[in-house]
Amino acid sequence: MSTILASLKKLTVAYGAGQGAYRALQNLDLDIFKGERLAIIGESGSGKSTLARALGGLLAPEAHMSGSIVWPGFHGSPQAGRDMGFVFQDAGTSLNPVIPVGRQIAEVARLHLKLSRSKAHEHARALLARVHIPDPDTAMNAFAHQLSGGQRQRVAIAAAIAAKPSLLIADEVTSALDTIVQAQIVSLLDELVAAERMTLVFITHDIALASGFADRIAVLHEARLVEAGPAADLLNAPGQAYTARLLASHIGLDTPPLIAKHPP
Ligand SMILES: Nc1ncnc2c1ncn2[C@@H]1O[C@H](COP(=O)(O)OP(=O)(O)OP(=O)(O)O)[C@@H](O)[C@H]1O
Repeated sequence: MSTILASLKKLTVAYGAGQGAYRALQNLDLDIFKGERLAIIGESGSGKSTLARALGGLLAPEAHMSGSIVWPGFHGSPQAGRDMGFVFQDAGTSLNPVIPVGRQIAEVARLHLKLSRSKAHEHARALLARVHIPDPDTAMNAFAHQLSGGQRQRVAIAAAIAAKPSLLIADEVTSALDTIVQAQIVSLLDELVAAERMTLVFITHDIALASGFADRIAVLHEARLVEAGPAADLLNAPGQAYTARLLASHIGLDTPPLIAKHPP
């Protein structure tokens, strides 16, 4: 039986208070299973990033959350950065422009894994190699602006997994990249979650991208969960008219996935 990592019950998040409050998530019930690749798909404004931030305890101060998130897969609540890694759409916003990228990755390892300076440096270098950055020694001293968009996203992924988190949350990580680089980044995430036995929550508005490698898909629409289920079932026989419309508008049944499904 699958182990539940996180269980969301009647999760509601509203921005602002009183009459003007805007509900970005409403009564969301969802379980996240240990080791799965869960894609959260939905149109812009459906509440995907709000869900990611709620999971990480990173909601804006003006957000009011009700309902619950319990973490049977952790002893106590997981700590963002240590137990949960985050990668966002724009690596430029998560990477510091004036600190070499190697040092930024090493700092995460020093903070959370309590490594010495030299061990953290070694760990960062190994991570750059792990995310297939060419010439990791040179890349250690590079600044974010000296890297391509795809390489920056690889560095952001290296930083996100530096503390060996068991959950990785990837929020629209490929939206700013061209199609070929998108496929490479998705393929890298796929490889890493398998090798490191992480759970992946992959947030995207692109159902074609999700269809290639997600084990399960959850569909959000206007702050509500429309349906969630195994990717193959949901793609082949959507249970809700909205999912069917979303599928019809994004991919034909003969559209090949960007990457091959990982073997079981
Ligand atoms: N800090 C905030 N204050 C007020 N409203 C917010 C805030 N953050 C998000 N919202 C609103 O909540 C709704 C959901 O936003 P959210 O970013 O979660 O959606 P999304 O599905 O991730 O969209 P996108 O794909 O465009 O990022 C949107 O209408 C957005 O404008």
